[in-house]
Amino acid sequence: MNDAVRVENISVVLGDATILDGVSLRVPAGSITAVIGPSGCGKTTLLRTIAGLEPLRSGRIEIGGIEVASVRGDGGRDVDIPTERRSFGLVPQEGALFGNLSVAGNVRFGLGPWWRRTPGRAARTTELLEVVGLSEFRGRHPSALSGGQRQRVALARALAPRPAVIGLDEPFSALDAQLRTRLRDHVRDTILAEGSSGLLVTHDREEAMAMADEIVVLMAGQVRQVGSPEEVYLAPADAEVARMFGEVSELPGDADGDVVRCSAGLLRLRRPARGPGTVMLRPGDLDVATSPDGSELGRATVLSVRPCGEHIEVRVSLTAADPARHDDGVELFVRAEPEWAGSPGDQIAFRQRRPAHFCPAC
Ligand SMILES: Nc1ncnc2c1ncn2[C@@H]1O[C@H](COP(=O)(O)OP(=O)(O)OP(=O)(O)O)[C@@H](O)[C@H]1O
Repeated sequence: MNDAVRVENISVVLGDATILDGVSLRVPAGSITAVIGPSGCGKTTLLRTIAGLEPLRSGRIEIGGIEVASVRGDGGRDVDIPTERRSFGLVPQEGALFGNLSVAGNVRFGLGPWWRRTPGRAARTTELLEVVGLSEFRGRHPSALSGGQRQRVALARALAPRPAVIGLDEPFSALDAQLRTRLRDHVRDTILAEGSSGLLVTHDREEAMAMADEIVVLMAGQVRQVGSPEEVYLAPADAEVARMFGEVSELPGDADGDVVRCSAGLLRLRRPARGPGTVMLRPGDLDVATSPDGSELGRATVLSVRPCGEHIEVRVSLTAADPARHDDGVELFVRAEPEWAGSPGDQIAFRQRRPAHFCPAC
């Protein structure tokens, strides 16, 4: 598959600080890649650099198969194609619409100087307003739109000149949770249906996992992990990445091939390992054993119960089978079926539901 964006080993220095340090990533054509990381890790700088708004210190960037920036450092000629000639549409935080232009005027503006002079521009504007479901608002000004509608205008404006890729900078951060969930699907479908690709930057793990085909974890200006949403969730590169993607119980363990011994018992591993390390248990790795079948790992006391729709997340404290093992009081998350009716104080048996992840170096 061709890449809509290819970023190779870029470094960016702003003032005295190195903000991006040897970052590489790709957005395969016809897909969405999400860059996730904590505040200040360099997400916005990355988007601005790809857009041509910040200079490279080193590395190279391709958009739609064309080299748009490179600093070689070997005496070769550097490349720096101006922003308006990069096939990159940016949807900034909170839309950043022109308040003095109507909805249609904002979208038309996105067509750029060349398109603005062509007869096709009216048809393209009408088509895009239909795509984002805002035809009836074409004459309104941004101040008379809801937050979600403003984001859809910003998306239409960015899509107008048919860019190879759309960059989305925390596009839903100002919206309420319900609207955010609905817009995610709409934005993903629209970008892909228009034949474009997406590079989403966000600090919201649910947003990244729901929208992206591939996730890049950025921390302190460096890439920590690249993988599918499932990989970064179930096989995080380290404890920090694990915590970023949700609840995790970290237990010291000793791996021996396909199994690891830890205070939760003898667990099967996703990948073989050997020696000491940390077992990273997600709530869905263990479940409540409602009828004994011999596969129970151990017993625990229920501390709290959290219904999550399709399942229940149960926080438990291990009950030591052998007091000499000092397992008493170790806390874990286990999963139960929605019809399970336990409550705090109950004694439960638990078993392994899927193989566990182990970090030798964590
Ligand atoms: N022009 C600048 N000069 C110097 N430092 C800057 C400049 N712009 C940004 N920075 C610094 O670069 C770092 C990364 O900023 P950036 O906005 O890219 O992070 P971010 O991950 O998008 O953060 P957030 O999620 O809070 O928006 C921050 O420490 C910021 O203070």
